[in-house]
Formats: sequence, structure tokens, C-alpha cells
Amino acid sequence: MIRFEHVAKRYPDGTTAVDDLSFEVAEGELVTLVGPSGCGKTTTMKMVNRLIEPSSGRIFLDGEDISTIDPVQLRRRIGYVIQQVGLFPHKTVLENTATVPHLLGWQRSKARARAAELLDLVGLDPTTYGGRYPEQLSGGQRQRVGVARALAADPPVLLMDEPFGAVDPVVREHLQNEFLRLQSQVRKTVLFVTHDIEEAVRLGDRIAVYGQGRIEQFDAPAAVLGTPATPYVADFVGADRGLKRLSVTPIEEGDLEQPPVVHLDDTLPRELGSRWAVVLDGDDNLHGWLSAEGALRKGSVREHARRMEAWLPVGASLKQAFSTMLQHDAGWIAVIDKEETGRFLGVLTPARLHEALRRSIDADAQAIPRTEVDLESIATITEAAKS
Ligand SMILES: Nc1ncnc2c1ncn2[C@@H]1O[C@H](COP(=O)(O)OP(=O)(O)OP(=O)(O)O)[C@@H](O)[C@H]1O
Repeated sequence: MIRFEHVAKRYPDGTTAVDDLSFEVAEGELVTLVGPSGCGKTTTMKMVNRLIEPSSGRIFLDGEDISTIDPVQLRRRIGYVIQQVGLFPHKTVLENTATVPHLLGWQRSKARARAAELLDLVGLDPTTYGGRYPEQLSGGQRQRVGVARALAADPPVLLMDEPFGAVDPVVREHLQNEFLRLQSQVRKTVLFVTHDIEEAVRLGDRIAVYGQGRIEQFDAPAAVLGTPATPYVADFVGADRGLKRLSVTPIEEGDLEQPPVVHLDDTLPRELGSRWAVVLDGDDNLHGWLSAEGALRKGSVREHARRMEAWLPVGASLKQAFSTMLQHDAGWIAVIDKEETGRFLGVLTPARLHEALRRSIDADAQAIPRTEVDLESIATITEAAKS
């Protein structure tokens, strides 16, 4: 879909920003460009929508040499999201989102309907947020509007330059999750610039690790973590790359244990057969939990159930699971099908977390013979969560 052929960019002052870049991004693939400041990531990205022209080499979009496409026409095929979102302050969220469809000459009602649909898709209720102005939004919400606006005209390609760089780590992780969910629905071809290796690993189908002006390794996240191609890459991904694996390994249904379950309207069972049971409502959605002591009291489950605080949707990362356990001082966390419905699937315990991690390592060890992973530190942290 996007192909670089021996592309170089030299600025007039003699700086070589990128040198002899050749790589290809497949249709529907999300490639993260990661590397230290000044290594040429932004230059690479801006050459795709012709905000910067290469000094030599060629770039193809869907087989077409982009130097032959009118830049304005080209940019209509490419959504662009940057860190300082660049929303128009005097326009509402809905108007901001509808900007490109307007420019394309869509009818006002069609453009607004499309904008509302997109806002919904990025998790902003259009009736609540559509009429607000950018200054009335949080940083994370503004970034979501930026993503919605870039998607509004349904371009096949998205360029994203540190889109979540300006928000705090918790919001950032949330936005990353939402973006992954969104990408699984819209399947755009995405080039995503970041200098955060964890973000690159979490989001990328493949990662391009930049050294100074060139790509040192272009590979799947597990391969970059497991078998860094050069000492530079090994240094960049860090000595704790075994732990980084936590953030790329999702919780799967098969990882979960099935504890005893009671329902809100049940009478107290007295004997749980366990130290605790999960409490569900009439639709089998997660409500909370009941201790063995609670079960011995008089009354209904509803009266003695406690609300569940430590829970996550399936597909969340093992890292999120681990940090949720620590945050709530919990020996296990409940896992639901998705945030909206809350249907209970099972619980993840530290032992199961450890097994899931081993599964991921073993799978890669088969695919990549030289995988080395810091199993000892993984064992230490899962032990810490158990105690
Ligand atoms: N207009 C310009 N004139 C001269 N040099 C430039 C120009 N724009 C960028 N550079 C240089 O080109 C190199 C690559 O810059 P680029 O912005 O692509 O890096 P980056 O990897 O995106 O960095 P960052 O993470 O800090 O945004 C840097 O050394 C930068 O100083």
C-alpha cells in the first residue's frame, strides 16, 4: 500500500534526515516508527503526504508514484493526526470533525451525520460532546476528536505523529486500547510515529526501529523484543524487554479460572466451597464478589455482596492485569467480555498470568529460535502479586 524505494532527504543546511529508506507497509497494516529524537521519523511521515519532498528515491501509494499525484488530491486519501491536534477553537467538536467532508463538498446534513458516527466510534457521545468547543474538552478527548476528524472522509491511509504524546500515562494507555479496538474495525493502513518503545510494541503489527536517519530493524514486535538485530536495537528496546512482553500479551479466555458464582437474588448459600465467589446480576453481568464469611450471614447475596473494583475486559494486556492487581491490592481480577456489556468470563490469578506469559514466550521461541527472555524477573513480579 505504501512503498519507499531508496528514499533520502537532505535539508539545504546539509542535514541528512533520512538516508536510503526502503520498506513497504501492507494494506490494513499498522507500522510504528520508533526511535530517539531527531532520527528522521517525522520526516519519513511527512514525505508520504508531500509536506516534505524527498531529495532522492520514490514513494508509492497503492502502486502510484506520489510525486505524480497533486498534493491536495493526495492528502484527501490520507488522514493526518498530530500531537497538537490542531482543532479549530471557534468550531464545535461536530464541525471540527466534519471539516474534511465539508471541504470535499458533501452536503451539510450528510457531513454532520458522518461526523456524529465517527465521534461515536472514538467513544465520544455526539449529543454530549458534539456541541462543545475544543477548550471544553480534556486533552484525551481532544485527541479522540483529532482521530475522528482524520477518519471522517474514510481515507485508506492514516499518518499519526505522536498522537498520544501529550496526555498522561493512564489516559494514554486508555487511548491506545481504544485505538486498537477502532483499528480492528476500520483496518486502515497506518504509519504511527512514537519515541516510546512500549507504545510501538503495543500498537504495531510491525515496528521500524530507527537509528540515525535509517531503519535498524523492521520486524514484528515479538521479534524486535526477542531477537534485536543490532546492539543499537537491543540497547533501545532495553534490558527489561522480557517485561515489556507483558504489555503485548493479551488476556485470553483460555487463561481464566472459573470460580464459584452466585447471583444477586440468590439467598446466601452458606457454603461457597471457596474463600470467595463472584456475584453476577440477572443478565450474568459482573456485579461484585462475596466472601466465605459473608456467605455465612443471614439475608440475600445482594445485601452482602461487595462491589468489584479489580476487573478488565478480555484482550487487555497482562501488564494492565498486573497493575490492576497491584493498584487494588487484589489477588485476582475479574475479566469481562467488553467494557460496555460487562458479561463475566472468569478470573485471572497471578498463577494464570504467569502461565499466559510463558505461553507467549513459548510461542515465540518456536517461531524465533534465538529468543531470550528475562524469565527470572517475570517470576519475581508474579510472586510479588501472589503475596
Ligand atoms: N527544515 C529542516 N531543516 C534542516 N534540518 C531539519 C529540518 N527539519 C528537520 N531537520 C533535521 O532532520 C533530522 C530529522 O528530523 P525529524 O523531525 O524527522 O526527526 P524525528 O525523529 O521526527 O524527531 P522527534 O522525535 O524529535 O520529532 C533532525 O536532525 C532535524 O534537526
